[in-house]
Amino acid sequence: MTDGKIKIVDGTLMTPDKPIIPFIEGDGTGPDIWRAAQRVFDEAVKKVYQGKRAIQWKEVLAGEKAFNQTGSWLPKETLEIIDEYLIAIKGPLTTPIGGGFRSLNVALRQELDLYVCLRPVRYFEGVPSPVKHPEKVDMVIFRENTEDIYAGIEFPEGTKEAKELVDILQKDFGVTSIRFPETSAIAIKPISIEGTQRLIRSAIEFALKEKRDSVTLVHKGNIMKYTEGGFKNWAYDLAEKEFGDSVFTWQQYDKIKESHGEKEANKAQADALAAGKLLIKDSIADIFLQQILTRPDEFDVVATMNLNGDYISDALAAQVGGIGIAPGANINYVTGHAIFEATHGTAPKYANLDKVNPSSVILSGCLLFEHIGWPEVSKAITSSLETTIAKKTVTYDFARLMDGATEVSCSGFADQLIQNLPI
Ligand SMILES: NC(=O)C1=CN([C@@H]2O[C@H](COP(=O)(O)OP(=O)(O)OC[C@H]3O[C@@H](n4cnc5c(N)ncnc54)[C@H](OP(=O)(O)O)[C@@H]3O)[C@@H](O)[C@H]2O)C=CC1
Ligand SMILES: O=C(O)CCC(=O)C(=O)O
Ligand SMILES: [Mg+2]
Repeated sequence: MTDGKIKIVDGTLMTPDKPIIPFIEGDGTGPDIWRAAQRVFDEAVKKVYQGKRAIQWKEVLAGEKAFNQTGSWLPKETLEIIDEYLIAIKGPLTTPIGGGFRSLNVALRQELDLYVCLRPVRYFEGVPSPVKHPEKVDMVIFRENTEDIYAGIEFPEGTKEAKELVDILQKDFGVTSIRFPETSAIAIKPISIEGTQRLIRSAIEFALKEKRDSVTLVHKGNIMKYTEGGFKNWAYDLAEKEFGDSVFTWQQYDKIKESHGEKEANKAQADALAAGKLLIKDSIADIFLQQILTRPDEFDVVATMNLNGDYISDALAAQVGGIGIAPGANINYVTGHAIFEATHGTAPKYANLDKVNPSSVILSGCLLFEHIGWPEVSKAITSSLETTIAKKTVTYDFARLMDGATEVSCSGFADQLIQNLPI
C-alpha cells in the first residue's frame, strides 16, 4: 500500500507504514491541546518504529476556523476527506446553547454513521480523585451515537411546527398530559431496534474479546417504556439470539425464576458465570449513577443510549480525576470509519493560554493507535503518562488537588511526556 490510505478489507483495517490521517484542530482550547498531542504522537511513533513508520497528518477544517476560512462551519470537503481516509482525530468544537447551528460534533457522528461512542474510563495511579477508591473504576462505555434526543427533532415554543405537533398529539392520539400546551417546545426521541442492536453487538463483541465480566444496559425504561424500555428488551433479545452460547442474561434469569423459582435462577446464573459466560444485566439510569460511586467494581462494559451516555461519560470521568483525562472514539465497525476525540469540550475560558491538560486527546490518540494496529505506540505513550503523573509533573487541573506537584503548561506537559517515553 503506497497511497497512504487506511483501508478496510473483509472487516480488517489495513494500515500502510505512512498513513495519512486527517485531523480537526478544534475550537477554544483545541489548538493548544492538538499541538501538544501531535508532538507526542510523532515522537512516540518515531521512537517505537525508528523511522520505519510515521503519520502524515492532513488538516481538515470544522468549526470557527472553517467558518472564517470558507464561510461554512462544516465544509463538505471535510466530510469527504474523512470518508476517504477512514480514520481521523479531532479537537473539541463549540456548540451554541439555545439556538444557532446544531452540534458539529454530533453532525460528524451522524453524517459518517459513527454509531458507537466508545469511552474507556480507567484510573492512573496518583491522579487526584474525589472518591476513596478510584482504582476500582475500570469501565468501558458504549454510547449509542446516532439517535435519541440527539437526532435533533426539536421545535421551539410558539412555532407552527410545535403547535401542529401538540394538536396532532392531543386530537389524533388523545394525549392529555401536556401540562402547558400553548407554551411547550417539543422534542422527539427516536430509539430503534437496528440502532440498539448494532450498538449492543459491538459492546458484546468487545466484552468477549477483552474477556470482560459483564455488560450493563443502562436505561430509564420504567418511565420511557417504549424507547428506553425497548432498548433494554432489544438488547437482551440480541444477546441471546446472536451470542447465546457465550452469555447469560438477566432476561434468562427472570424466565427461569418465573418457571422454576429463585433458587434455580441463582444456580443457573452461578453455573453460567463459573463456565466463563459473559453476564448481560441492566440498571435503571438513576440508581446506576449512585452505584457507580458506591460499588464501581460491579460494573464493567456499559451500554446505553445517547443522552444517558453523555451524562455517564462525564460523571465517570470525574471519578478517575476529571475530564482532563477522558478519551473517546466514535466508530462504525462495519464501514471502518472512526473519529477519535476527547470527552471534554472546548473549555473556552482557557483558550490560547497553553494551560489545559492535553491527556484526553492524547489518550484518544492511544485508542487510535490501537485501532489501526499500532498498539506499541499506545503502550509507550500510556507508560510515559504513568511515569509523568507519578513524578507529579502535571497541568493545573491535577496540580490544584495534588500535594507537592509541579504545575506545567499544556505544552510543558507534552515535553515531559516526550522525555519520559520508554526506550
Ligand atoms: N465533543 C466535543 O467537541 C464537545 C464539545 N463541547 C462543547 O464545548 C463547549 C464548552 O462546554 P462546557 O460545558 O463548558 O464543557 P468543557 O468540557 O469544555 O469544559 C468544562 C470544564 O471542564 C474542565 N476541562 C475541560 N477540558 C479540560 C482539559 N483539557 N483539561 C483540564 N480541564 C478541562 C474545565 O474545568 P475547570 O473550570 O474546573 O478548570 C472546564 O472549565 C460547548 O460549546 C460544548 O457544546 C462539549 C463537550 C464535548
Ligand atoms: O456536541 C457538543 O457540543 C457536546 C457533545 C458532548 O457533550 C459529548 O459528545 O459528550
Ligand atoms: Mg458530553
